Amino acid sequence: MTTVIDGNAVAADVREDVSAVVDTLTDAGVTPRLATVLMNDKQASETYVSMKQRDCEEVGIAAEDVRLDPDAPAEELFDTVSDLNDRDDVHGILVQDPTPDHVPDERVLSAVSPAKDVDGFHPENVGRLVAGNPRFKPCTPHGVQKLLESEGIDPAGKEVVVVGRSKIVGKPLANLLLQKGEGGNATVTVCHSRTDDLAAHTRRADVVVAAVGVPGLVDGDMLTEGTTVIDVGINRVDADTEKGYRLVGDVDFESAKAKADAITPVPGGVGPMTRAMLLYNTVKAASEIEDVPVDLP
Ligand SMILES: NC(=O)C1=CN([C@@H]2O[C@H](COP(=O)(O)OP(=O)(O)OC[C@H]3O[C@@H](n4cnc5c(N)ncnc54)[C@H](OP(=O)(O)O)[C@@H]3O)[C@@H](O)[C@H]2O)C=CC1
Ligand SMILES: Nc1nc(=O)c2c([nH]1)NC[C@@H]1CN(c3ccc(C(=O)N[C@@H](CCC(=O)O)C(=O)O)cc3)C=[N+]21
Repeated sequence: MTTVIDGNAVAADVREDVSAVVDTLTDAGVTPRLATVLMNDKQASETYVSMKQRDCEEVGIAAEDVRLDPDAPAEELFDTVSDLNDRDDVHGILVQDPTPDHVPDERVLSAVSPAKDVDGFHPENVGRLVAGNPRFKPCTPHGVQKLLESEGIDPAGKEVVVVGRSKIVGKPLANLLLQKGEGGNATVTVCHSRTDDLAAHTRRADVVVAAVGVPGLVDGDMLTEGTTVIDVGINRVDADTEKGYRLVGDVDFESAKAKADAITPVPGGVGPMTRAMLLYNTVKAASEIEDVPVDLP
């Protein structure tokens, strides 16, 4: 029988741990606070940011929802982030990706103070991750690691094939899985659009992680019996449905499930974990900035 990994349930467990940490911080007189900055008018981004705000409320993190006009000059974003960097009551800052084309991505990534960079995208934090001493583990990769752990799947010694090499998912995940220590020690292959014969790689894998943005790219034919399949993809298809869209991953769920030992669904897989690990990073930031020791599993 194939296990369908319940990301909502694992995320709820993480939120419970985070809630306990919030209590410790509150007892010490610290209210952890996250600021999200949204500078685009995409409906998906608006949905995610609203969900992040609601998650914060649920665990007792104060949340601030900053919205900027997508047509505003880039300096408005940088001034906003700079003000948030300077504020003592703000511990975590997230600039929702994507930002408009006239805002240079590299500057966005460097703008957030490394101590408040709960995405883990600042070059200093990326450097620390690669060097093996992460400050913040980026939320989606950390969520994938927790999902594997929740299933009792130890990546150590296993062939893990990550499809996708983005800054936000593929690269940081490959680095996390490669680290010495718990949740790491995997033999990692990173595939991308220039990879020859993707299926030859995925068929060899014990664990396949798809983070591509192409609906159904990885199907059952590309997998060997017994593989663990983690589907990071979130794609909106079927614009003509009542809701206006249907969510699908980068994995063709039914054919992959027929081969897999364990598989994550979309929705209800990695997505909720990304949001849960953001809460985790926010209390970690508050604990470190305010110098209040906490227990973070
Ligand atoms: N669940 C969650 O919490 C999150 C989900 N996502 C979702 O994950 C997916 C990936 O996002 P993100 O990493 O930001 O995407 P990017 O578009 O930044 O990166 C996509 C990667 O996939 C590679 N790729 C594209 N086409 C192919 C192909 N045919 N074969 C092999 N590789 C290919 C690209 O290669 P190349 O580098 O050569 O261009 C690139 O490395 C999206 O669906 C996104 O919505 C993203 C973040 C969080
Ligand atoms: N600075 C920054 N950090 C991010 O972490 C970041 C970002 N920008 N830009 C966009 C991507 C995407 N992302 C998701 C988060 C949660 C769900 C999620 O909760 N998904 C639910 C369903 C969502 C729905 O119903 O639409 C699920 O899969 O079950 C999905 C995707 C974070 N991202």
